[in-house]
Amino acid sequence: MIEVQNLTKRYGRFTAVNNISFEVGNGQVVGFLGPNGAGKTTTLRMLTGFLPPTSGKASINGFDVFKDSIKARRSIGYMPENVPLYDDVRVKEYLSFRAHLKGLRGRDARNHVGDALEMCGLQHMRRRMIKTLSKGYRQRVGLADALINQPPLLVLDEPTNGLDPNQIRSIRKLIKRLGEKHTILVSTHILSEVEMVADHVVIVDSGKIKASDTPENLIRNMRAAGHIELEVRGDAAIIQAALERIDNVKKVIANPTHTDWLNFSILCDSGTDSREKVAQLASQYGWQIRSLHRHKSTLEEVFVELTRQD
Ligand SMILES: Nc1ncnc2c1ncn2[C@@H]1O[C@H](COP(=O)(O)OP(=O)(O)OP(=O)(O)O)[C@@H](O)[C@H]1O
Repeated sequence: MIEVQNLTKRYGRFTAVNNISFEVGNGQVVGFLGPNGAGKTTTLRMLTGFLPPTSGKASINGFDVFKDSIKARRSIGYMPENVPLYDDVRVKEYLSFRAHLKGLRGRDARNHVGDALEMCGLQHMRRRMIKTLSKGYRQRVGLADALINQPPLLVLDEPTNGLDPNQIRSIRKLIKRLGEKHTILVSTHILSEVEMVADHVVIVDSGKIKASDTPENLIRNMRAAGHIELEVRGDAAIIQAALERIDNVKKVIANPTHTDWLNFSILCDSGTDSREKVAQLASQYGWQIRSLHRHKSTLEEVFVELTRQD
C-alpha cells in the first residue's frame, strides 16, 4: 500500500528526513514513532502530498505521490496533527461539506456521511455545533472526515494528542476497529497504544529509521529483553558474584535500595530463564528472597533504548 524509497526532506541546510525507506502492506496497522522533532509529521505530509520532498520516491496504492499526486491522494484519508475544523457549523453539515469537496454527491454523499458518523460514534452529536464539542469529539470529527470517502489508507498524525485517558481509550478502540477495513499509518507518542493496535512499528529519530519490525520482535531483541528482578537479603558481594556465575547470565546490576533488602536486575541471554537457578542458589546459601520475577519489556523501553540522547 505504501512504498517509500530514500525519501529526504531538507529545510534549508537542516535535514528533517534523511534518506528513509519503508513499506506498509495492505491491511497493516503501522505505528510511526519517534521523539519530538524526529521527522514524523514531515514524512506524513510528504506521503499525503502536502509537502514536496527534496529527493526520493513514494507511492501509495501503486500511484507515485509526487508525479500522480491526485490519484495517490484519492487513496488516502489524512488526519493532520491539529485537525482544522470550522467552528460555526454543525457536525453533520461539516461532514457533508467535506464529502462534497471529496467528490461525493446525492445519496452516495448521505450514505458516506451516515457511515462515518456511525463508525466514529458521532450519531448523537450530529446536530451539535463544532465549537461546543470536547477535544475528544473534535478528534472524532477529524477521523470521520478522513474516512468519509472510504479510502483504503488512513494516515493519522497524533490522533490522541491532548486527550484524557478515557478519550485515548475510546480513540484506540476506534483505530482498532478501523484497522479491520483500512490500512493505517499512525504516528503517536503513546507507546502502550501502539503496542495494542499496531502489527508493525517504524521508529524514527533525527530523520532516520532506527528500527522497523513487529512490536513483539522489537521487544524480544532488546538488549535487556526479559531480564529477571530479584529482591533478596544477604551479603551483597557474595550474592552478586554467585548470580554472575549462572550460565546464560550476561550481567547483574545492583539497584540502589533504602532498606536492607537488596535489589538486582539480572540480564540473561535472550530466550533463557534463570529463575529456577536463582531459587536453587537461594536455598543452597540460605538467602531470603522477597520477590523473583521476570520483567516483561515494553515497547516504551525499546523506544527509550533506541532514541535516548545520553
Ligand atoms: N517548515 C519548516 N522549516 C524549518 N524546519 C522545520 C519545518 N518544519 C519542520 N521543521 C523541523 O524539522 C524537524 C522535524 O519536524 P517534524 O514536525 O516532522 O517532527 P515530528 O517528529 O513530527 O515532531 P513532533 O512529534 O514534535 O510533532 C524539526 O526539527 C522541525 O523543527
